[in-house]
Amino acid sequence: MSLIREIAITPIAIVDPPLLNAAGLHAPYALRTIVEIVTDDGISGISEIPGTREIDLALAEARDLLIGKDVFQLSDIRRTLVGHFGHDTAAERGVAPWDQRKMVHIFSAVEVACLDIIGKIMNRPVVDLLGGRMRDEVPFSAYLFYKYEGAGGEWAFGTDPDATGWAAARQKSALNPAEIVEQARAMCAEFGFQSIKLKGGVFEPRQEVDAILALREAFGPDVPLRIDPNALWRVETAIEYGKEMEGVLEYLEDPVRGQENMAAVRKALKTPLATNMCTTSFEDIPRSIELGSEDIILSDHHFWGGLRASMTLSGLCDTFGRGLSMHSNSHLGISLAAMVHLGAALPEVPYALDTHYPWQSDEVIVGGRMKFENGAVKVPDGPGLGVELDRDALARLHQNYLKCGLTKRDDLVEMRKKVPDWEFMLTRW
Ligand SMILES: O=C([O-])C(=O)C[C@H](O)[C@@H](O)C(=O)[O-]
Ligand SMILES: [Mg+2]
Repeated sequence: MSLIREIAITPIAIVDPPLLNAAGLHAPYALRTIVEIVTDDGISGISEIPGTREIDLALAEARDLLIGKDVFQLSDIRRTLVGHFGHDTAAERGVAPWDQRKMVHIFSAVEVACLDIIGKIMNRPVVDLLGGRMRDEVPFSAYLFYKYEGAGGEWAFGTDPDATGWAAARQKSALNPAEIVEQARAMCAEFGFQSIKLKGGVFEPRQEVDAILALREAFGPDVPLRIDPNALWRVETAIEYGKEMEGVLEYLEDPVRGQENMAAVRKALKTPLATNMCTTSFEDIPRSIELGSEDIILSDHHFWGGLRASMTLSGLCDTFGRGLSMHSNSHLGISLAAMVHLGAALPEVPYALDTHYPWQSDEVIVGGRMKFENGAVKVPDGPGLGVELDRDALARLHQNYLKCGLTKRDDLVEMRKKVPDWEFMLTRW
């Protein structure tokens, strides 16, 4: 037995550039919450989740229920949390590209930190607790964004004149196909990515499809391409442009909103469809199978309730003929390490996983930023997650949180600072 003695919940704010998406614009800081669990025998485990004040408060409430629990009893821990907070409902996910449910985040935070501890006790990496290592390194995809010129944080919309290399390239604007190709070249040169995703839903589809065609021209047919308009297209729009990109895309991600609309597009196209918006929880699976709404589910351990739940999802995908890959959000190395352990344990990784990591410059782990080689990240050495908290960095990033005044992600509010009459739309084109 190894009993939970303390749970520290630290909200942090990390520098994030002005990236554009269907919901609006990234704020100069993205919020994350770092959770550290310490056991009665003094072993510490860590995790990272998207930060919102509401979830931080719920985590603090959960803390009282979890002190004294054995870190190995994850099912009991989950039952206790569900007993207190209830199951999330599909509606609580919200309509934004990201997920706003409470329980999945809380359990993910607790589970990953407990697995980190269990790994340390057993002297085994987390991947070995998920079924074992199927690969030593996990491939990631370049994740391109339309963006305004500028860096994030204190530079907000300004540029750091001393930046060099990718840090300088990352500051450039990307508002048309030529600038997107330039961004892709710089990102792939730095990280060695061999697949490319473009975050769409920003400009009218013609411009975004032209960006995909320009990427194909620049990188050739051997570099798989994806576009994700975050459900802003109508069914007819998705079919028209989907047909134009047939043979060019590896998959088309969430062109339209909802399982019914996705199923209608899927019937009309040969290109596989992927989602992190219409099939986003276990309760969505029956309808997904009934309708045939997508080919690939983009899992995310923060949104599906942890690493073991993501392994369960992988089994379901296998049973029902779905591919599985991974979604991301602005994040640091603790989340990346967890994603890599999960990616290494999955039976198959047919598609390079998403990561926002190249857009971030901060880090909260000892040793600084994690390394990519040929677009892949090696499973960290050492027991548990294999990464340790840098307490000075944590304190600094917590100060950022206190100073920046943000308490949740709101891309619409940020966008209105640039475009005052900006409106969120469920469907735009
Ligand atoms: O694949 C996705 O939908 C995402 O990566 C969602 C993110 O919230 C993305 O839109 C972002 O970072 O702006
Ligand atoms: Mg997506």
